[in-house]
Amino acid sequence: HIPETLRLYLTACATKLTTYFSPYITITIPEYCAERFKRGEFFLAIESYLGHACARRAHKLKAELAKDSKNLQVSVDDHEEVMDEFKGVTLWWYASKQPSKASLISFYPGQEDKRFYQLVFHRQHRDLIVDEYLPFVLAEGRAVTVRNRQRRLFTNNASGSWNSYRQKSVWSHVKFEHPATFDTLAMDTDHKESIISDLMAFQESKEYYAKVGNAWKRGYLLYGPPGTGKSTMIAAMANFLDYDIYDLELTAVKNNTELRKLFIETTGKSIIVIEDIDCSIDLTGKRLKRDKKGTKESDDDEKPKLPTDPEKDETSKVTLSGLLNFIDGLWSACGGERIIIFTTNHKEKLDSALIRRGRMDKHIEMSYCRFEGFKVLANNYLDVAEHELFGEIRQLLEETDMSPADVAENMMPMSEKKKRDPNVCLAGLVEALKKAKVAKAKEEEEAEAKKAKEKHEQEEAEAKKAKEET
Ligand SMILES: Nc1ncnc2c1ncn2[C@@H]1O[C@H](COP(=O)(O)OP(=O)(O)OP(=O)(O)O)[C@@H](O)[C@H]1O
Repeated sequence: HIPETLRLYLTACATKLTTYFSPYITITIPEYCAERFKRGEFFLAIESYLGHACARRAHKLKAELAKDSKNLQVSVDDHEEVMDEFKGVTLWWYASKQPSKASLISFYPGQEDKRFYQLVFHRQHRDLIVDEYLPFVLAEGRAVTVRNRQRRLFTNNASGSWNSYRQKSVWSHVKFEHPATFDTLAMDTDHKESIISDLMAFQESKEYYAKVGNAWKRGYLLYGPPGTGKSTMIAAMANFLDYDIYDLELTAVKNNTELRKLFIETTGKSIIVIEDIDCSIDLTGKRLKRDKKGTKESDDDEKPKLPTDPEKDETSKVTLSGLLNFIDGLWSACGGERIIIFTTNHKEKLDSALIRRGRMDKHIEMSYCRFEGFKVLANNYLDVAEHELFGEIRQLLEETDMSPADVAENMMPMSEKKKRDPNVCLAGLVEALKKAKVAKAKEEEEAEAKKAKEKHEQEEAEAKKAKEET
């Protein structure tokens, strides 16, 4: 029965009065803020943080399988209070909601009630809470969300897909569930360790990159023969870092403009992969020129031609300079925490501008299977750590080049599906290695013979020429 204006006035007075006498401060964080159709990032971070750090102390919880989350998300239920402690200071969180007026149509999708969190603390801790605690909650909450999220494998396709805001997206995605880890990856232990520590250093270097004024990104070049585990390594890296993967198919990209758009749409904490880079783009570098100062690459193809709209130029393709800009252009700094990986079977074919340090910071060679790698595979596939054939296998692996994919294949013959007997599988591998050794010796012999024949022919031609001259 009280008119709205009077009610608001009385509420304001009551708040003033309580604030005057109460030593506590309240901060309210609404679910939907400036961007009305999007849940506030801070609200979501608090939800994750409280669910992770304080939920055990709450009496009423709720559990839901949130969008893009791989685990059940437990959070504090509405109208519930939880206590938290930070640097010896006690504070209280309230989860609450304000029922919407039934007569109003809600602007918030699926959210008729306006939910919010309230944080209450003593006013003497104001600076600590605002300057340290709230940023801490934001960072912790974000980290929990990242750990919980369902990771995704994105691919760029010509048709594109529709995102939730009904805009055409250049990436489409599926769940990323590759099981590879560094433990299951067959390679030299020291080499593996050095890659793991490089990744860890990158992940922890946010401040360092900011300090030196560089975008928080790192480039890896994975090179080696087919079947040596380049794709497996990428999956292991993504699992190790908890990152999404963007598998960029360059041949499906119309032009440099589209490439830029693709890059801008990638999010942080992701690995952008271009596989078989030597097959995807003209890497001769012929079209690559230096400008007068010699500091910046430019490309004739980049100069505006008539018609100048690159979007409409269906025939144009991604150029080397477009790719270089893609790696170190300004847009690579948006969001940060990205890893770019190129893979190739032929490192020697790549233009040096593309793989110089700073662009591809670490070159990782994936090589044929040697004994250390083999032991990992034997453990993975056969659960065997020691075997009498290991000595012979070690010797043969030193003398022959067999890819880990082939070694793995020999240890998992399809006919042996019912029972993978280590004795049979390892004996099969020995046979395969012996065959490969013979084939390699034969190949070398033939190459040697061919060389000798060519030399002989050359000598004969020279002798004939000398004879004619005299
Ligand atoms: N180093 C490795 N450790 C463990 N498994 C491996 C390794 N290398 C290859 N494999 C096995 O062989 C299969 C093929 O390997 P992968 O696709 O990673 O090789 P690649 O180097 O990317 O090959 P390509 O150059 O042909 O794309 C994988 O599914 C995996 O089972």
